[in-house]
This record gives sequence, structure tokens and C-alpha cells, in this order.
Amino acid sequence: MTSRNISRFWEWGKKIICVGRNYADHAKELNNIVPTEPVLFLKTPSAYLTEGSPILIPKYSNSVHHEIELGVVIGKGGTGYALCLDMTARDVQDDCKSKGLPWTLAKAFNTSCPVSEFIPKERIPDPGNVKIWLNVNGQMRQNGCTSQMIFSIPFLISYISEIITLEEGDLILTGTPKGVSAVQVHDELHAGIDDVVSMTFKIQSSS
Ligand SMILES: CC(=O)CC(=O)C(=O)O
Ligand SMILES: [Mg+2]
Repeated sequence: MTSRNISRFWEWGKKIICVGRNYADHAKELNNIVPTEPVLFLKTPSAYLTEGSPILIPKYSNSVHHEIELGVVIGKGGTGYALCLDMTARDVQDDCKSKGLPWTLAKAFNTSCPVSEFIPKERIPDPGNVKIWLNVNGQMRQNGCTSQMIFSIPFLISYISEIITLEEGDLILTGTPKGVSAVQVHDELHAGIDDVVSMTFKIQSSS
């Protein structure tokens, strides 16, 4: 595990808004319908995690999946970015889906939103065309491009703004490409955006 001390750019009181099923190949791999409108959900402040701290598997799940995603950070003079993980208790989510219940237990648990350092907008001139990738213990699992998004970043910002007032510092996770899979205790997740940023997180049990 890296010992880099990444300072938190995200602060308490700001929102973490997530978009689901924004890549058709991922919606299909989980047998979900490809959406015609963005699917939104929220993460809690205690979900936010920076490098150097472990991702904790909640006791109530036997199948926590990685989902690598481009994060958009709302700023006064435009947006910035971050690489994010939307850790998901897939077994719990499947159960919630079958019962018509919200996804909070599956998506918003403590440490479920590992985030890279802040990426200034100049470092990603075209956020609609960057490669995001993730490997687990050195094996590539996800390797997608934001050009595959169903709903573009400008559309998502405008869509969300109609429903939830976006403020400086809010973070939007823009959905994951295909290749999600379960992680195990002691796994090491290494992820990046082209040659712009990379991050490493270890998996631990929560006890
Ligand atoms: C099925 C999901 O968990 C939706 C999601 O989070 C995504 O990124 O897609
Ligand atoms: Mg996701």
C-alpha cells in the first residue's frame, strides 16, 4: 500500500452524487436495462476515502464489487476531476433490487467511495474521451473509455442540477464500464486515468 499522504479535497457538507448504468456494456453484463434517463443515487460522507486507508468490506456482504469511475468535481470556475471507486455490495444490491428497496446498504457504506487526488481541469482537456482502468493484484479487470458513456458529462451536470442544487466541491461519479467483479480481503486495487493519475487501495475486513 502506498504511504502517500493525499489531502482530502472533498469536505463534509458536500454531496457525492452517483450515476448508475451509464455504460451500456456494464448495464448488459448485469442484465440491467440500458436506461433512457440517468439513474441517480447518493453516497454518504463516511464513504469518502483517500489513499493510505483501506477499503473495508461490510460484515453483511459476501460479494463486494469494484466499479472504477471518472469523478467530476464541481468548481466555481468550471469543473475538476478525480478518479473514484464506487464499491458496491452486489449481493445486497441484488436483494434490494428484487424487493424494490433503495440501494443505501449496497452503495453508501463506510469507505465505499475511494477517491484519487484532485485533478485540475487543464489535465483532462477532453473528459469525454479518457481511458479509465483498474487492475486487481496486477490483473486487468476494467479498461474502458469515457467516450462509451450513454449520458455525457455536460448532460449529467445539467440533468442533476434540475433536481439537486450543485455546489462548489460536490462530487459526481459518472458510472462504470464493464468488468466489475468481486474483491477479497488483502486484494490490492490499482487504478488510473490514462497517464494523468493513478491510485492504490487495499481491501480489509471491517472487524
Ligand atoms: C448497477 C450499478 O451498480 C450501477 C452503477 O453504479 C454503475 O456505475 O453503473
Ligand atoms: Mg457505479
